Amino acid sequence: MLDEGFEPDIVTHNIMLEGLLRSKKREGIITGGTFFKSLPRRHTLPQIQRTTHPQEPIVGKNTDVGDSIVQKSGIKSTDVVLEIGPGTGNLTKKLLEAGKMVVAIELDPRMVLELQSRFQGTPFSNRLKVIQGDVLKTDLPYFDICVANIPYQISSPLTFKLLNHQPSFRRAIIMFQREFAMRLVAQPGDTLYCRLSVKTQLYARVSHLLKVGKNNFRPPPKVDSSVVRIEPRKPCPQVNPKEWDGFIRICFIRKNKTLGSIFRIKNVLSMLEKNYKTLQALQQLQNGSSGSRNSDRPTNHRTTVET
Ligand SMILES: C[S@@+](CC[C@H](N)C(=O)[O-])C[C@H]1O[C@@H](n2cnc3c(N)ncnc32)[C@H](O)[C@@H]1O
Repeated sequence: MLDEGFEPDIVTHNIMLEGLLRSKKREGIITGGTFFKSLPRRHTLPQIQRTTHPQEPIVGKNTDVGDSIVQKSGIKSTDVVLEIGPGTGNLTKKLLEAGKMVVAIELDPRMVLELQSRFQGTPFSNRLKVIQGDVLKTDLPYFDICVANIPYQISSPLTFKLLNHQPSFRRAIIMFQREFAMRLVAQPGDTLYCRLSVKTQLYARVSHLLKVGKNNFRPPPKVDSSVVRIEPRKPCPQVNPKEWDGFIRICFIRKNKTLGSIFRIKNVLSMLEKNYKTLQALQQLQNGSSGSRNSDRPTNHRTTVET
């Protein structure tokens, strides 16, 4: 299933917190006692002790995954990095080592607290800014590179939020569910080539970087993952997003049909004609109201295009 992801449920949270505990102990920041006292009620000691795989945070037992992500993101020492969903901060630490500044957007307030206390009093503290909130509802700050390991159900809205973001960034490195990733990078003729592929590839160059099997995670999710690189095209193509979206919808209206046969369907033709007339009328109105007679000038109007 495309949108099947895994939210950090109680077990996942426990595992993430335990990962944090171990790394904090290693760093000598806290003792186990203070850590357990500071846990929210949900994460009581017996629950943590019951966890079958206590070792690893959600990004996985394979720390090479984090290293590969950082390495492949090509972060420069002058870069501002946007991290989405930092969790307990294992990846955040690597990002702080590579870049100038990390802005981390995290939904879970308990994770935000853990993250802040993990880096408090370390040389990283003044180079980390943590924003608590839902990334989909947050105004994104300026950034050069985005790194995200997110719940898979927000893959699509997050991708389009990033693609719409201005000023444009250099690169995003994102972990997606494997099938979603393969649809993003699919080329014409591939079985998975779809509206998502066309829409994304209009605005960005997309490439598959890394396969991450489910066994890299504790607990293992039901699906495999992939890391994808998204590089916005510069300059951004000038299209009317609604017209473009309407056109692409028509192109993919019937599975296994050629474009030729789709554009011979009577309903499609009459819909296109109606849309064309609506857009022409709008353009004339707009040109009239701005006093311009140049009807060839591209317009930025918003209209409803039937599909
Ligand atoms: C899969 S975990 C990744 C944790 C960490 N980045 C790692 O690699 O170990 C996803 C994280 O995203 C956070 N998250 C979930 N939905 C979010 C949203 N809409 N906005 C921001 N963060 C979100 C979760 O609270 C969780 O910490």
